[in-house]
Amino acid sequence: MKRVGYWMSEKKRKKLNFEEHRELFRNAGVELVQIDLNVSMEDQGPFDLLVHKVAEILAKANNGNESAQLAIQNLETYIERHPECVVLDPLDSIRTVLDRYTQYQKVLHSEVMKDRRCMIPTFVELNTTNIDENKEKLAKAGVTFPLVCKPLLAHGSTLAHQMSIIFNEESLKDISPPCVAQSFINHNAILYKIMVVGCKQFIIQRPSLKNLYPGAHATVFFDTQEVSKADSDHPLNAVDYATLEDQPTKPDWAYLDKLGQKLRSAMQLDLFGFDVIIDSETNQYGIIDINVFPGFEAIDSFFSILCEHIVRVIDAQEKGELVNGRLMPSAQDIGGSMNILNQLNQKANVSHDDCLLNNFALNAPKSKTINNNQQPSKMS
Ligand SMILES: Nc1ncnc2c1ncn2[C@@H]1O[C@H](COP(=O)(O)OP(=O)(O)OP(=O)(O)O)[C@@H](O)[C@H]1O
Ligand SMILES: O=P(O)(O)O[C@H]1[C@H](OP(=O)(O)O)[C@@H](OP(=O)(O)O)[C@@H](O)[C@@H](O)[C@@H]1OP(=O)(O)O
Ligand SMILES: [Mg+2]
Ligand SMILES: [Mg+2]
Repeated sequence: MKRVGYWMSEKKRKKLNFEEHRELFRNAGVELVQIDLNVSMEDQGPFDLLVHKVAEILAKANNGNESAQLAIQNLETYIERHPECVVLDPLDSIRTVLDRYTQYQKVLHSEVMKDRRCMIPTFVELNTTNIDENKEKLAKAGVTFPLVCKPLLAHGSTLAHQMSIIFNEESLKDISPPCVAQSFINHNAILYKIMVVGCKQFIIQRPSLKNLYPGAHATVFFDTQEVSKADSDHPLNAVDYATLEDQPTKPDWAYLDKLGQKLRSAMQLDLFGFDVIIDSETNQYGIIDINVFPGFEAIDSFFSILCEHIVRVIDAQEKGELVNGRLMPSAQDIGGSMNILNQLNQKANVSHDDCLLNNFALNAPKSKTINNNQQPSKMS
């Protein structure tokens, strides 16, 4: 029996029904052990692998919270002393993603960006409320109006998801540092969430902010948890798809699949999600957000996939086959392992069945048909 330690907040555990899946893991030869970060990890081990979402504790530790610092120290000491124990995911990778600026910088300087089809909307870090200073920084970086003002902290607090859209220079008084200011890219109100579980990926289509233009409009403040959930019906999303001049661009699923795997190795993450919007003018794929251990419960068979991944990783570790601590995709993983889950707001009368056929299924080798539990269906 392999021992896998896990830690995530109670809220997250409950949402995922983590405990209910012990049996599934046991049947695969894995004992799941819930970790108490306030008790010596050494006393709770040994562990073959650790799986966690400690973003919230890391954020608190960075903020000077002592008990959070001790918890992280406990975890890090164990990891340092046990290089044979695989960690999903490494704390340094999580730290990079925790800060939106370092997150974007890392992607920007990675292999992912060698490809002109994708981009990160222009951004700059702002640390002051001084309007002139901010004006200068925005101009120098080339950030355009409207812009999205995003808290620097990306995870682990409700504050991380409070944003604003600023439409003009006069409204720069609304900048709330520390933040990143990022050019708003029109994308016809559709967002793709790509969820990555090791070598497998799932694409979820979600509602998003409608097209916006610079002008005399007052700043709009919003909570991101209210705009891009499956059932979001925020005024900022209000788009009449039937009359939209510019119909949403159909994504190239195979390209998104490749992007996910490239990002996985660039960010050194196995359990993450990222948000992509398609620029309605240039058709470029804009990466706007990376999330560690996101809402995987959206994937029906998440636990079977996680379990399979964990078993493969432990096996590869024992055989010395991990590359930079990561499992390399096998032939079955490449391309064919996606689920396309249509979760777009019902208002969107857009069918993606045809592009599934054109872009994905026809190109996929026969043995790798789309492994859909939920067949993509027409949205009504
Ligand atoms: N540069 C951009 N251009 C256009 N729309 C954007 C841009 N950045 C963000 N958005 C919109 O704002 C929403 C929230 O942004 P973002 O994903 O960065 O926030 P978040 O709080 O990290 O979200 P999540 O809940 O996915 O972690 C997106 O879902 C999208 O609708
Ligand atoms: O709760 P949800 O299912 O919405 O999951 C969200 C998750 O919250 P959780 O960790 O409490 O589950 C968030 O984590 P924190 O930033 O708050 O750490 C963040 O990762 C969001 O991007 C996820 O939204 P998604 O990207 O999946 O839509
Ligand atoms: Mg997001
Ligand atoms: Mg996010």
